[in-house]
Amino acid sequence: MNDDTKHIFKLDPAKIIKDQDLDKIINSKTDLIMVSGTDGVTSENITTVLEKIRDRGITIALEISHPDAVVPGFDHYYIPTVINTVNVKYSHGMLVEALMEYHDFIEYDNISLLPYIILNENCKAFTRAECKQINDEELLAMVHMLDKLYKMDYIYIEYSGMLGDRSLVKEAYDACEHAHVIYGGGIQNYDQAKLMSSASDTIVVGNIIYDDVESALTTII
Ligand SMILES: CC(C)=CCC/C(C)=C/CC/C(C)=C/CC/C(C)=C/CC/C(C)=C/CC/C(C)=C/CC/C(C)=C/COP(=O)(O)OP(=O)(O)O
Ligand SMILES: O=P(O)(O)OC[C@@H](O)CO
Ligand SMILES: [Mg+2]
Repeated sequence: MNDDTKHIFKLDPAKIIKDQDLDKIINSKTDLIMVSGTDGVTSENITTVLEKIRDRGITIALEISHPDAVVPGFDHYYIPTVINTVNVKYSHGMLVEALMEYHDFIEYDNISLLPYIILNENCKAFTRAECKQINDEELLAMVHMLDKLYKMDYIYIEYSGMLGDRSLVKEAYDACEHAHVIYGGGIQNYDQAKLMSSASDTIVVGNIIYDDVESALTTII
């Protein structure tokens, strides 16, 4: 992901998509396809998706949401680290466990840490990663910490399943000097894509792919 990555389609390996709809996603002008999900992600269903999207002229990445579901063959790998969790397991605990086992085999050039701040308390990821609700002041403090102290390459502001508060996302975006800000959640059409694109570096579009692929295609602006 770089400054030219304006749009990402997120494919959920646990969900079923018709081949003709998947072809529309692959042949769209999206900048990146990311394979990721919270529930039911397995090496088998990731491999099934990978076989359909690889060597099709589009950059593909895997977001590793389960340590047992890592499949070779992607251009890049993203490891989520959840910042507003109350359980260190989801910020770095699982990662440390995995590194004790895999450090010697990892090509670090192909892996990036993806810090998530999850703001929709009703989404699956919020519950699964044991997140706590944060107020605007805390959000901005977290953004300053990630951007200016940790000097993270990315910050993912996640509203999975609902459209976020654009002015708050913009405030977080404006606060960043270094980090590439990714926004995801609830984008279903051109207007919403335009709105959130002006408050972030990259927008991510997920669920609408499975509900209405034609609407999903309009989110590439
Ligand atoms: C070869 C190679 C790259 C080796 C790497 C080996 C290695 C170092 C592996 C590390 C693996 C690791 C430790 C992974 C775990 C990282 C981690 C903290 C995962 C969090 C697990 C978790 C609680 C996930 C849920 C929350 C989350 C951040 C999900 C990310 C994606 C997301 C938000 C998807 C949206 O969810 P969705 O399923 O679409 O939800 P809806 O149904 O509501 O739409
Ligand atoms: O599924 P939606 O709501 O589009 O969200 C996209 C992405 O941010 C989910 O991780
Ligand atoms: Mg989803």
